Amino acid sequence: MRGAIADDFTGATDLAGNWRARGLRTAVALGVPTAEDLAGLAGHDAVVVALKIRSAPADVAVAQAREAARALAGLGCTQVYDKYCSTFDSTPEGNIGPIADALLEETGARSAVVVPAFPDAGRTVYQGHLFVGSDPLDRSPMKDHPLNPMWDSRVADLLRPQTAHPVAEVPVGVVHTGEDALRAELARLEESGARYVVVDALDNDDLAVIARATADARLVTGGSGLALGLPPTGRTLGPITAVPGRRAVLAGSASRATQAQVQAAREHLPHVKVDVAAVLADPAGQVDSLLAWAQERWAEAPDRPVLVYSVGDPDDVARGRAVTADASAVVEGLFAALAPRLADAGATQLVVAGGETSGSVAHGLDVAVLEVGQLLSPGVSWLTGRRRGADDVNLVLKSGNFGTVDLFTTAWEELG
Ligand SMILES: Nc1ncnc2c1ncn2[C@@H]1O[C@H](COP(=O)(O)OP(=O)(O)OP(=O)(O)O)[C@@H](O)[C@H]1O
Ligand SMILES: O=C(O)[C@@H](O)C(=O)CO
Repeated sequence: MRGAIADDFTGATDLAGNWRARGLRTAVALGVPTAEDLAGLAGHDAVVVALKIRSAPADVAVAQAREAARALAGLGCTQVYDKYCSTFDSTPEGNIGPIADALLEETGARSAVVVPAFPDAGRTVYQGHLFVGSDPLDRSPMKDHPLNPMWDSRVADLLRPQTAHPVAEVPVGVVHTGEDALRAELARLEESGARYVVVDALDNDDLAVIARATADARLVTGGSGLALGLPPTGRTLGPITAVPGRRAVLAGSASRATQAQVQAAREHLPHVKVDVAAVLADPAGQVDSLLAWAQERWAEAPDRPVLVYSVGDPDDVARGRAVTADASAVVEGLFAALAPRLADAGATQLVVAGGETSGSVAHGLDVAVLEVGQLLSPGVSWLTGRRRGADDVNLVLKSGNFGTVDLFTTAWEELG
C-alpha cells in the first residue's frame, strides 16, 4: 500500500485525487487512524493521513507526524510521501523542516527529495526557485499570506533555516537526462552528506522521471504533483455514490481564488456572510440563526445550494481581527459547529473552502475516513465522508487557492 502524511486536510485530498487519477483506490484518514479506522482502509491501494499541523507548534507537528508514520508502517507502507503545500507554506521556524527531519528518522531514509512542483496548478521549480504561474513565490500572492508570508523563492533557502541537515539542489538538465542519471546524482549527493535534495521540475514528464528515480526511496517529500509521476495502473475508477440531500457551500478561506469564487456564486446562490462580532458575542445563537436561514432557503428551492462565507473582500480578515485577535478560531469554531447542524437538517453535499476551515468542518462532522472520487480540477475532488455514528456525506474540501471560479455553482453537476 502507498502511504502519505499531509500537513493539512485539503493538501491530503489534493494528493489523494492525484493518486486516484493514476488509478489507485485511495482513502484519506482524518487524523492518525485508530484500529477501527484501519479496518475501513482495507481494499485500498493508497492511504493519506490528513493532519492539521501546518501551523501547529513544531513539537506538536513532529509528534503527530511520527505517530502517523508508525501507523503507515503498520499498514505495510514501505515509502512515506511527506505532503506539504505546493507553495511551501512554512515559516523560518518550520514546520516543513522539523517534520521531514522526524520522518527521515522514522523511515530510516538517509536523504529525501524535495519536490513542491505541481505544474497542473501552475507551480514549477526552475534553478531551485519555486514559481506560482509566472511569478517567483515571493512575488506571488503568497508574499501576503496571513500565517506564513513567503519571503524567498529559492526552496533550499526556505528550507535551510528549518533544518540542521544539508540541503542540495538538482537542476532540470539532470532530470532531462533521465531517471538513471537522476538516481546516480541523488546517490552522489547523499554520499556527499546532503539529506534534502531540491529537484527542479517544469512539467509532468519531469515528475515522472523523479517518481521513477525515487521509486525505492523510503521517504519522498513534496506537493501533490509528484504523485502524477507514477505510471498509471490502467484501472478506471467510477464516480463515488451521490448521497441525495440538501446542499451548502461553507467558505472560510481568505485566499484570492476563494474570494473570486464567492463573488461569482453570490450572483446565483442565496448567501450570508459570517458576522465575527455576532459570533463572538453569541456563538450558539449564530449557529441557530444560520441554520434557520439555510432551512428557509432550502424550503424555497430544495436543490439550490446555500452559501455561507466569511471573507467577501480583502479587508474582511483585518476587520475580523480588529474584533478579536482570535477571529480565526472564532470563525473556524462557527463552521465546525454549523456543519453537523446542517447535516442533521438534511445537508448531505457540502463544498468547503480553505484548508483550516476544511479541517474544522471535518472534525465538526466527526468524519473518520474520506473515500476519494472524481476530480473536478487540479487539486479538487468530490469525496465521500464516512462519519462516526452518522450517515455518509459528500464533500469537496478545497484549498483556498484551488478550483475554477464557478466551482460553487458547477461542482454539483459532477456528482451524478
Ligand atoms: N472574516 C474573518 N476574519 C478573521 N479570520 C477569518 C475570517 N474568515 C476566515 N478567517 C480565518 O482565516 C483562516 C483561513 O484559513 P483557511 O486555511 O481556511 O483558508 P486559506 O488560508 O485561504 O486556504 P489554504 O490554507 O487552503 O490555502 C481560517 O483560520 C479562518 O477561520
Ligand atoms: O499543495 C497545495 O497547494 C495544496 O494541496 C495545499 O497544500 C493546500 O493547503
